[in-house]
Amino acid sequence: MLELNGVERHFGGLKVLQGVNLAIPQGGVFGLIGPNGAGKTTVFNLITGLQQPDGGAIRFDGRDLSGLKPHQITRLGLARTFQNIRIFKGMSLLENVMVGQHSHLRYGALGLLLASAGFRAQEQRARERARELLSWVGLESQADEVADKLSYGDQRKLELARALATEPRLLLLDEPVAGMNSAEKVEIMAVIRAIAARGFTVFMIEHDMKFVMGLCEQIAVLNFGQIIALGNPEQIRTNPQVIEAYLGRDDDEAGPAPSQGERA
Ligand SMILES: Nc1ncnc2c1ncn2[C@@H]1O[C@H](COP(=O)(O)OP(=O)(O)OP(=O)(O)O)[C@@H](O)[C@H]1O
Repeated sequence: MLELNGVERHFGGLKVLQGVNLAIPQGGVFGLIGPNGAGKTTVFNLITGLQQPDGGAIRFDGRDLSGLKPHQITRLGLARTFQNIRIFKGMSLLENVMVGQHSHLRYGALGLLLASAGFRAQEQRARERARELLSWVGLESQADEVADKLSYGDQRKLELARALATEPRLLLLDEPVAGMNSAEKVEIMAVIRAIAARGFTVFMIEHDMKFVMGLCEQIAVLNFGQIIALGNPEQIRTNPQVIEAYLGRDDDEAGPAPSQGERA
């Protein structure tokens, strides 16, 4: 579904990605892990068009993404969430999700002015879909509340609902459980599993090994800008190169990973 071939990215003299090859198959949850600074977020930035590669190619369903702007890539069916929460805190949950639908709504300024029947019908469908997406992440009962009031874990769920609102086939999640407590992690794991079960393909970056190992069928490991391992959780857990890459760091109890400070 998504293919990276020989992808390069340099920042000045720093070769952040060097000949990265990756193939994300359709369906299921795929993980990308690696020590801090390995280049994981850069991979996501290149896929989503925030940055352009200095070499190599990225294809989504066979289509070359080079030169496309982020909103054009979103329209092709690829959405992402960010490491740092980016929701509109002054808006309701429903409005936050409806903003995500923007790229799919077809009304123009004139339609808006005339508030035509077609526009109203579309708006109504958008509203219903937004409520449905909020129910997927367990926030339906708070749909009309202001996002500001949400707990940290719920804000991340809202972000997920908003990313889904663009109707993606591939969903990129950048550290979905960063900063979450254990209970929140359990909840979000169930939510992501359910999303994958509905047919969405999920590609995520995550430091929390227990989470990655519990959720992903396939995991790729990035170290100093190169893929050093690819396999199922057990293969990754026991791979000597992976263990070596993480040596000298604080290991997570469930495997080789830098520890992330959990909130109480
Ligand atoms: N815009 C930029 N300009 C210069 N250097 C950059 C830029 N973006 C990233 N880098 C460098 O590229 C390297 C990889 O960064 P990246 O954020 O992709 O790593 P990461 O694996 O996502 O790290 P983390 O796990 O800490 O989020 C780092 O050394 C970083 O300092």
